[in-house]
Amino acid sequence: MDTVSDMNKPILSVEHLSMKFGGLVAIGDLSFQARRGEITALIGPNGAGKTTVFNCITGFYKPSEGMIRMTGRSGDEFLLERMPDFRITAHAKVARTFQNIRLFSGMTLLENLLVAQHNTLMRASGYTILGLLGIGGYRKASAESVEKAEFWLEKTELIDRADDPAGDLPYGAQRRLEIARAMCTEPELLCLDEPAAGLNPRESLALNTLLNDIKENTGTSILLIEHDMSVVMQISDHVVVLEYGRKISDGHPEVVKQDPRVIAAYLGVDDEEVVEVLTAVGDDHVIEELDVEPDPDQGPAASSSMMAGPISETIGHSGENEGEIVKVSPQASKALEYDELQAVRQKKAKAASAGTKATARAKASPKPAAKAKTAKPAEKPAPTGPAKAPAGKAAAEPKKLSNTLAAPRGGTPDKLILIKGIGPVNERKLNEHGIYHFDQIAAWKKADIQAAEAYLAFDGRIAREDWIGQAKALAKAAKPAAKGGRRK
Ligand SMILES: Nc1ncnc2c1ncn2[C@@H]1O[C@H](COP(=O)(O)OP(=O)(O)OP(=O)(O)O)[C@@H](O)[C@H]1O
Repeated sequence: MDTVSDMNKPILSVEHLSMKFGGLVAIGDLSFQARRGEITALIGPNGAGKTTVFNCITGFYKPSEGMIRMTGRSGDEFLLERMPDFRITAHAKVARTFQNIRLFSGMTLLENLLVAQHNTLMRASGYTILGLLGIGGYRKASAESVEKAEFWLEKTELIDRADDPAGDLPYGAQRRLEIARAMCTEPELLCLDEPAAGLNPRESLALNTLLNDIKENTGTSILLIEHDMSVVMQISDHVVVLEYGRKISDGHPEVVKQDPRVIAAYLGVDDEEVVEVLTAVGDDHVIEELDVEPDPDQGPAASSSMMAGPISETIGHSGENEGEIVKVSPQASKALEYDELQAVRQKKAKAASAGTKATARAKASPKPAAKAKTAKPAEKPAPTGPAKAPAGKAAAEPKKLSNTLAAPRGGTPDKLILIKGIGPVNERKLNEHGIYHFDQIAAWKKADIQAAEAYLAFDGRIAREDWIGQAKALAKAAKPAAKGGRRK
């Protein structure tokens, strides 16, 4: 086997991956690669399909279409979409952490890390009682497991709490313990789902150091889903950006950061802003297209949980639904809106340059009037009225939330992004509407939910994702932390 060229192969190749839930295309024809020994970040707005990609890689979901090829250090190739999840962990050596922490909270930190090495220990026992009693290689394997667990507890600065129940750890420490547990399986590919969620700036910095250390010193490659841009931009070698399940950018962080499609999609340009620009350039046709009412069959156009994006307008699927065409709304994708904007600009520039040429020709021509009549007008007159508002938006009278605050209590808002479904953009919007704390969301009644959904252009998502339940749990968890001095 040609090990050198194998080592140069990407550790992970995702090819034409699609994942469909009923009529919803969570991932559509996605291809990207993760290189060996690098940190690859998968970013995108809420509902873009990042976790679904992880679930396909780790065998939790079987993709509707496409291939996920993993190349091990030895040169062995694994087609992950064909493997059951336990084989992906044991043979392909892929480990993961979850968006919502999943530890054995009643077990000690050390026990959590030993459980992660269960497979190795069972193999060493020869699957016999005699083995478990210490005969054969079990005793040695057991000692090595403890050593490895202690090594990762040291690395994650948790060694002093090795014998405490995992459930007693503060949130940031539990996140580190999850990474330590994954590393105890000696993975070749470590998939981390939002490891910085809920961390304060100091903890985020420590996470950066830990992940860089793993990358430099273990040879483990990392695939990272993260909303915290300070983490993504500082440690990633390569960034892939998704919007509505489609890839809209792929490259070095510095390049991706400046990609206008990413800025439009990820940072969330408001529809009104796009319409404003289009109005300014005077293309009524595109404005009308952006103005279409949501298709009731597809759900709300602006919701991140709606049908996958319109980078290609339709997508076919194989299998039992072969030939089925899934429609998408032309209003969904901010990246597409940006593309349309560019097309309008180019059209205007072309028209302007054609107009200049026509004027020059007209000046030089002995029969100006006749020629000029056949020429297309170079410019449309600039619209004189106010910018046209998107259909349905102007008429909607915003409802009010009942429990807003003028400012966060104690000057420090809660990290609302800890609620699954709230990303940085929606957190900002909620703050702008006077919602800063978990207990405020926990106290919402039906009218508040309707008001919040109107602000955030969501449809039923708050109930579907159980924001109230999540907020109640987080508000409850925040109380002892405040006593312990973590929150001011
Ligand atoms: N098991 C499922 N059944 C139905 N729909 C699903 C399922 N899993 C995910 N989805 C939908 O697929 C889309 C992508 O979800 P996913 O969780 O992958 O997004 P994400 O980018 O990870 O979002 P976030 O940043 O909020 O975690 C969403 O519209 C989601 O509602």
